[in-house]
Amino acid sequence: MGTILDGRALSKDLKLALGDKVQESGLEPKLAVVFDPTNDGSRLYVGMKQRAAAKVGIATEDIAVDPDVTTEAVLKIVADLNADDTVTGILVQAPLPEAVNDQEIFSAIAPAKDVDGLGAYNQGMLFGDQQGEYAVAATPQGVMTMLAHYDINPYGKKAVVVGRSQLFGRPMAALLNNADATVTLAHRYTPREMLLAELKDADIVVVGVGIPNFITGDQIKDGAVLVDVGMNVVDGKATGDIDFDSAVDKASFITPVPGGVGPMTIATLLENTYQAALNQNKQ
Ligand SMILES: Nc1nc2c(c(=O)[nH]1)N[C@@H](CN(C=O)c1ccc(C(=O)N[C@@H](CCC(=O)O)C(=O)O)cc1)CN2
Repeated sequence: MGTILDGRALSKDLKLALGDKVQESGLEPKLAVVFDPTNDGSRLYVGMKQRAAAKVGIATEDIAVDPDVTTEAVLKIVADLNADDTVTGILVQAPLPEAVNDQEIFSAIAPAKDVDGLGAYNQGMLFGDQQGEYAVAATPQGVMTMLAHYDINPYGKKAVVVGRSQLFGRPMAALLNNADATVTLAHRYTPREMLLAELKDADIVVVGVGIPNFITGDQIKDGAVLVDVGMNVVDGKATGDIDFDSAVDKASFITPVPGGVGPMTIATLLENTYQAALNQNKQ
């Protein structure tokens, strides 16, 4: 049976250490959270982020947008937050209402306050494998932290990332590439047979497509590392994109859902928020 990559336990340790760092720094980080309160998922995740932030000494401010809000109106909110010196981090919870262009909003956040690393500047730094301080999207960065914690080094490995969203797949592929894996980025237009052929040889598989049981144990190589970024609800229960029961005996390492990548996303966001406050204090 594969080793379970326990994101819940690791994130607890990271948050404890972060709470100490925030306290010792004397900083007062404040995270502004722009979100659509009519979206059930956003309400749930924003609530989880706020509670976790409070525990480590990071203040939060909610900005709930109306369902009929326009891109222009959200750009104005972001411009005001950029100019507010008491706000050290800005998070725009995706998705915003349909009429809003999320990517335009992410890129309007001042790079120093873009704690989710989703704006064009920070993504450009990541894709260029630049040195220096910049935030990386919380989910893929959390995956890398988890791999490092369990001594899983992507160097020289074949990695397959399934899903190419801005929040997960694109930055995940860039991080694995920067860590010297050979990376395939599969997506909804990848023919099924091509995906199955890629999976058969993959040492590391990271999947986030939002389809329960999209990947099953018979499709993966013996000893593969399996990371499940999927977050689906089936019969009222959180479920990933990997059929855990059929995959756990073939994998060398595997993340559960819940308790794997999700908690790491939140811990990483808080670390990025602290780091942003620290960087702004140095300027
Ligand atoms: N601006 C952003 N928007 C969104 C992001 C993001 O990183 N930045 N990610 C997702 C959702 N997400 C955080 O926002 C998130 C999803 C799930 C979890 C989590 O801890 N899940 C638990 C299970 C929860 C449950 O029981 O329902 C787990 O996996 O253990 C954290 C964060 C969308 N938007």
